[in-house]
Amino acid sequence: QWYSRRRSQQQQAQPTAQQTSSGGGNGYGSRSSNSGSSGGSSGSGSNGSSGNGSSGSGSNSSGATPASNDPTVDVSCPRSRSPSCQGVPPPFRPNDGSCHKADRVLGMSGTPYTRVRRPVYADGVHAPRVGVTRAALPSPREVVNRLHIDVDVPNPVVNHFFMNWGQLVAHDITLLDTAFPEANSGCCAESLRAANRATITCARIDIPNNDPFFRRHGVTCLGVQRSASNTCQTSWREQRNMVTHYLDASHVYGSDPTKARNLRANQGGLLRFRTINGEQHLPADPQGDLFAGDIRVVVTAMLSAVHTTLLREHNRIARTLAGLNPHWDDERLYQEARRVVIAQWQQITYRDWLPWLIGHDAVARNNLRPAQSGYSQAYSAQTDPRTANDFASAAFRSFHSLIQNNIWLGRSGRQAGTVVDTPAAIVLQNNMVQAVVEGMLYQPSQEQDQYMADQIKNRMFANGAAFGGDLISTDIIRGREHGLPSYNDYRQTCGLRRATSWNGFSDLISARNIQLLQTLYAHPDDVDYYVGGLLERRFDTSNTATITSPVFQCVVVDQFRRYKEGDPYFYDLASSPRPFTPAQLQEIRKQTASKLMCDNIRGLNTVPRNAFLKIGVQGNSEVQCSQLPGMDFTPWQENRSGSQQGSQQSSQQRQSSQRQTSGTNSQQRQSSQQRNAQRGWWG
Ligand code: HEM
Ligand SMILES: [Ca+2]
Repeated sequence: QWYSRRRSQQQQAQPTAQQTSSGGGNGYGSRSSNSGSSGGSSGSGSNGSSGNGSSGSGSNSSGATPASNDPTVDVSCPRSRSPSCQGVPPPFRPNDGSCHKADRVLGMSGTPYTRVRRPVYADGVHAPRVGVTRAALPSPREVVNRLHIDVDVPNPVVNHFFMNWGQLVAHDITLLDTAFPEANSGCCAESLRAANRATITCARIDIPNNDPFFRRHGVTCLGVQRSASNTCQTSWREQRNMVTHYLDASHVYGSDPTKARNLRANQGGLLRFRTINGEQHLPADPQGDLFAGDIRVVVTAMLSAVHTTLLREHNRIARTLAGLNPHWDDERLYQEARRVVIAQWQQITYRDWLPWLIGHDAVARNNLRPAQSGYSQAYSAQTDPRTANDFASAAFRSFHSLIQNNIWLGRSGRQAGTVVDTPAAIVLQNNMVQAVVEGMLYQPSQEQDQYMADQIKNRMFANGAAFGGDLISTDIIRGREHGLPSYNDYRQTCGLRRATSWNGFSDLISARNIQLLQTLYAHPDDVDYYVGGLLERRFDTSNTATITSPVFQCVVVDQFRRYKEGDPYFYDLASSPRPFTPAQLQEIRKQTASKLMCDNIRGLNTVPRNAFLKIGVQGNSEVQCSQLPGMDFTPWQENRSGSQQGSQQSSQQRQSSQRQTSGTNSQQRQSSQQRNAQRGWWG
C-alpha cells in the first residue's frame, strides 16, 4: 500500500516523544538539533529568507481572536537540502523545484507550506486546535455522520475526468509526510494516553457508539499519524510538502533527482515503460506496483490510467523530437519533451480546467488565463509560489465531494467497479486504459456539496476488505492537527461578515445545517473551515463554476494566481530562461485534454470535444479524434548550430543552451554509472 509504505519510509521524520511534554512556546520551535528530515538531508541550517514566522510566538491559543486579516504568513526557514544552482533559474527546471527563484529553495520539495492564515494550535505551537471555550471539538466522524451523509446528486456540468484532473493537480502540488489513518492502530492507544488526546506524533478519530458502519466491524477509533513537520525554528509546527510546490508535472517526472533518474530510460529522452500487448505501460517498482513520478499513482485506476497517458505523451514527443533532431542526446530530448509536457499540463489546467472550477469570471478578474497569442509578462519575482497549508489541507480537499461511489469502465456505465476496490493495475489489462478513460469522460461527477460518497467514508483503501478508512474524517482531523483556524476566521479572510452568533452564518448556510452545527460545536468560532465551507450554498448561480463556496473560492483563486505568477518557467512567459518560440507556442495552443487522450490511447476514436464537460453542456459534442487539431513539431527542428525553425533566439539563449548541453553530458555519465550500480534493482 502506498500509504503504509510512506509510513515506513519516514520513521525518522517525526519528533521524539519527549517533546510531547514540552509545553509552552518553544517545544516545537526549538528542536534544531533534531533535524529529523528524511532522505538525503544535509541539515544545512542556512536561513535562506527573513521573517521566518517568529511573529507567531504570540499567537493565541484560543483561536477566538485571529491574527490580522489576511496575513500571508512566511514560514520559510532552514531547509533540509541546500541546492547548488548553476544559474538561477537554470535553462531547464530542476526536478526538485530548487533554483527557480533568488531564494533557491522556495517551492522545492521537502520544504514547508506557506499559510494564508496564521495557525491556531491549542498551545500556540503544535497541539491540534481545540474549541474557543477549551471544550473538545466534536469527533470528526460524528460531524461526518450528521452533515456529510451520502446523497446522490450528479453534477450537471462536469464529468468524472474533471474530478480526476483535479486529483492529479493535487498530487503535483502537495504531499504530506504522513500515513492514512488506520482502524484501531497504535496511534489510538498512544493518543488516548495524552492529556488532550493528541501527542506530537498521534491523534485519533473516535468512532461514535451509534456509528452506522464502523461499530459493526468492531472499529472504535481511527488512529491518525500526524503529518511530520519541517525542521525549522519556526514558532509553530509547520508541515512540509514532499513534492515540488510548482505546477510542474512532478507527478510525472518525480520531485527529487533520484526518483527522476529512476524514471528515465536513459536513451532517446524516454521515460521507462513496460510493453504489454504491444502498448506502453507504467514500469513496476521493486515491489511490483505501478511506478510513476508520484507515489499515489495507485490510489485509483482512474489515476493510473491518466498517468499512463502522460507517460506515453512524453515518449511520443521524445521520439518525434529525436526524429527531427538526430543530433540531440538523451538529456536534451528528455528535457525538451518534459518541457512540452509541462507546458501542455499547465495550459490545459489553466485554460480549460480552472475556469470550470472557479468560474470564468474569476479567471478573467484575476488574470489567470494564459496568453492566447504571443507571450505573457505575468511573472513576478516577488510572488510566493508555495502551496498554502489552508489550501492543501482544507480548501482543495473539498473536491472530494465530486467523487462517485462507483466508476464506469467504458462509456455506457454498464460495467462498473467501486472507486476504492477497482485495482489500479487493472489498466495493465488489454484495452483497460481505454475503458477507464472512457468511463471518466462519460460519467458525470458528483455535485460539489456537503454530501460525500460512502465508499470513501467507510472503505478508503479497503481493497476488498469489509472496511477501510474514512477520507472525510481524515480531512477534518488534518485541518485541526495542522492548526488551521476555524470557518469563521476564513469568512473574514474572504471578505464575508464574521458571525458573532449562529445566526450570523445564515447568509450562506441553511437553517437546518446551522441547527446541526449547533448540536455538534460549542461555539460558532469552533466550526472547522472544511466543514463550514462545504455547507455554504452555491454562490455562482450560473452553474459554470464547480466550486460552490466563497471561503474556498478565495483561497483557491489566490493559490492558482501564485502558482502562475510565481513560476519563472510558466510556459507562456517571454522571460522564461528558455522561452518557447512564438511558433512553438502556437503549436502548444492546439493541445487539449481530448487530443491528449486520443493521441495516446489505441482504440479511442471519438471523445467529447471538451474533455471536462458532460456531453450537451454548452454544446459539448462528441467528435472524431481525427477532427481535433494536433501539434506539429516542426518548429522544434534545429539545425546543428542550435537555432530552431522560426526561432528568434538571442545569442545569449543559444549560449545558455550550449552550456546546458555540455553541462548535462557529465550528468548523463554520472547517471549511467548510478544506473549500472542499481541494475539489479531496476533491471
Ligand atoms: C477518487 C478520488 C480521490 C481519492 C480516492 C482521494 C483520496 C485521498 C487520500 C487518501 C488522501 C490522503 C488524506 C490524508 O491522509 O490526509 C487525499 C488527500 C488529498 N486530496 Fe484526495 N482523493 C481523491 C480526489 C481528489 C480530488 C478530486 C482533489 C482536488 C481536486 C483532491 C485533493 C486532495 C488534496 C489537496 C489532498 C491533500 C494531499 C496532501 O497534502 O498530502 N483529491 N486524497
Ligand atoms: Ca509539483
